Amino acid sequence: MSAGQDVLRAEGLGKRFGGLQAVQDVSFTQRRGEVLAIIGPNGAGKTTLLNLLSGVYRPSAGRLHLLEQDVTDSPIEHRCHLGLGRAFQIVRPFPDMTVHENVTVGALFGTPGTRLREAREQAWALLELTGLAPHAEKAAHDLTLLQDKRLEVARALATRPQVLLLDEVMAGLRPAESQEAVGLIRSVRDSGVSVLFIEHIMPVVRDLADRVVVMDQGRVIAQGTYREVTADPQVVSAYLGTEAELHA
Ligand SMILES: Nc1ncnc2c1ncn2[C@@H]1O[C@H](COP(=O)(O)OP(=O)(O)OP(=O)(O)O)[C@@H](O)[C@H]1O
Repeated sequence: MSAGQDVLRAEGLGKRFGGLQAVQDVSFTQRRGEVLAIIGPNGAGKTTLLNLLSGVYRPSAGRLHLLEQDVTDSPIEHRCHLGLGRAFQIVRPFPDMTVHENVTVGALFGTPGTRLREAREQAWALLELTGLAPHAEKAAHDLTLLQDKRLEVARALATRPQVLLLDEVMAGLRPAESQEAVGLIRSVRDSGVSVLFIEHIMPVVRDLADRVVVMDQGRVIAQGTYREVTADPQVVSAYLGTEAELHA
């Protein structure tokens, strides 16, 4: 695929839980190399959308293309092998294994046929990229919250994704730590991975996102640059009365 093509393309995605339409008619594209933020007030449907993208849920309507392939009905593993990675808000490493071992496991299972030596070398490179190299031999349960998040990103990258989905990785971090996490995501982008992230912290969205998709009540209400969407009256009104500060 040449540079500039879409890595993700959602067309009219919908997800219904019984009588509740959690996601409705969501369409957007993500270009290769782009950092795309999904924002919106609580209950807007962001996590459900991420679950549709990663394959945790099948959509009730619409189509999804990943790297120009229709993956609407594909299971998680198939999307992972095509090039989709995901890091979770709740960090789940193997607690008694070392940091290096945790990433090695990701590399071994993320790409079938990877040899142990190759996986160990790849893990070292990812620990360098994510700033975890000095902690490689620590047990995962001894890491700080920020280091845990670095580890989760390293493990997701070990599956060699072309697109990485991040679900509120900044949650629980102090402001100075969020700035470090912003640096981490920039490093991931600079390594050639397209990043799609859900985030509540607006300064982080402003600093990171090339483009922002705003959801409210399951629908996309605006798309554009951070500046464009935060000036949109519909977006301002969706955030009125919420705890999130729209203008950082
Ligand atoms: N598995 C489920 N079963 C039933 N309803 C669900 C399920 N998951 C989400 N919902 C509902 O769908 C709507 C959208 O939820 P979702 O978690 O996607 O929103 P969100 O934008 O991620 O919210 P937040 O910012 O609070 O995490 C909510 O009304 C939620 O209660």
